[in-house]
Amino acid sequence: MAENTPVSTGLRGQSAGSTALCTVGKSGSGLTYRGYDIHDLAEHARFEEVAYLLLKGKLPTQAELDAYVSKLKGLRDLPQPVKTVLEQIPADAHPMDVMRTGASMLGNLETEESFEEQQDIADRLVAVLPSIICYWYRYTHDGVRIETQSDDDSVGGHFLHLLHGKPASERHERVMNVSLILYAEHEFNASTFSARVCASTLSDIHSCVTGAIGTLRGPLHGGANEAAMAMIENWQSPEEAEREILGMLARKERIMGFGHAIYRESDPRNAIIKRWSKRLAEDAGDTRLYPVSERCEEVMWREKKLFCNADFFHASAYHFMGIPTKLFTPIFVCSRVTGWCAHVFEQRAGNRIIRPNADYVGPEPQEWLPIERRS
Ligand SMILES: CC(=O)SCCNC(=O)CCNC(=O)[C@H](O)C(C)(C)COP(=O)(O)OP(=O)(O)OC[C@H]1O[C@@H](n2cnc3c(N)ncnc32)[C@H](O)[C@@H]1OP(=O)(O)O
Ligand SMILES: O=C([O-])CC(=O)C(=O)O
Repeated sequence: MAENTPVSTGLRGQSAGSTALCTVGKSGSGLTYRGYDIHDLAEHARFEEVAYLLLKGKLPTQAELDAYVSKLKGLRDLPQPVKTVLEQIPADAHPMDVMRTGASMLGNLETEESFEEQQDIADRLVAVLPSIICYWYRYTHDGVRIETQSDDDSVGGHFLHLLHGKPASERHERVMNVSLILYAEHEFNASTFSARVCASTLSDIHSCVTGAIGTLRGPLHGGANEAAMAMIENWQSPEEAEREILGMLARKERIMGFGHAIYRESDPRNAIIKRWSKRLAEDAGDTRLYPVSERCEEVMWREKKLFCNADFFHASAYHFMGIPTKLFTPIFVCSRVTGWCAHVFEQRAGNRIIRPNADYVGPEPQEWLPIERRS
């Protein structure tokens, strides 16, 4: 009987479809959204503009952007049944499970009845996901039922305001803006692919997003930013970081926040968030976390030619803004929901159900064995 251990190739190097939304790892910057370079977007755009670009297909005019920002601001409030559900979730739950439940509950209340509603539902999700996580966090950790309707213009400012109970500084709002832009879209990454698989069955958009949240949760994908933080916060000095990293490599452990399935030499998002992390470290008078992070980067490149991906310096940047580690990956959701929804639209527009083949490596055909003869 020929039976092999199934080996996963992770579909690496194979095209699984086409997209007009994003290029990853192509020559030039390596990352573009609808043809716009990530460096230009992070430098000049606001996240709401990028959301518009991804979801509506072009950069907005000033009038269109103003209308979009004001639409998003009007969609931040949570229906009472969502608040009731969030209040039942324990404080020690994983915040990504909270996001998943929040998105799913919303789908019960604001069900997508027809694909003509897809744009409005995507806008609602962009507006409401920060409210979902902050409402749960503040209720379960601080014992307060917060107002989820804020007057902040930006999604990032709204998130920080709800989390800290006061408006964010200009610098912090700017960093959140950059971070949300960097995380917004990344071609056929695992969570987006999962949203597209779900969309290909002609399912509703809340199901696509809920599935994508579950996929992003894992430490090999979005969960790496909080795993990186959990690692670096233990180290008191660059020397200790170097010793520990060398030990982990010797034990063949994975170092979270390093490496990438597509990029081979660098992740273009890293240099951008690293610069912001350095500025935040200076503002905070940090002499530990940033130097520790830099040393990890040096050692990983020297020893393994592995580079920081988007997640690694996000850890210190978020930490310097007073964001609890467990909320790092939910912020990724608040951003990537734009990319997920844009991919759902694209999948629906040219749909065929996604159903690949598998190479069978199991037993040859066998004779049926009655239960009393089995050992
Ligand atoms: C926003 C994002 O989602 S970015 C990704 C976030 N994820 C992480 O940071 C988790 C840590 N990184 C990883 O686990 C991987 O680099 C992934 C999952 C991102 C990519 O996985 P793959 O495409 O399978 O990696 P790849 O084929 O390049 O790996 C090659 C080798 O490098 C090793 N390697 C890759 N990343 C790491 C790492 N972070 N630490 C240690 N070794 C690593 C692999 O173990 C593999 O070694 P092997 O051939 O001896 O088994
Ligand atoms: O593209 C990937 O595989 C993972 C990634 O960096 C992302 O989703 O931002």
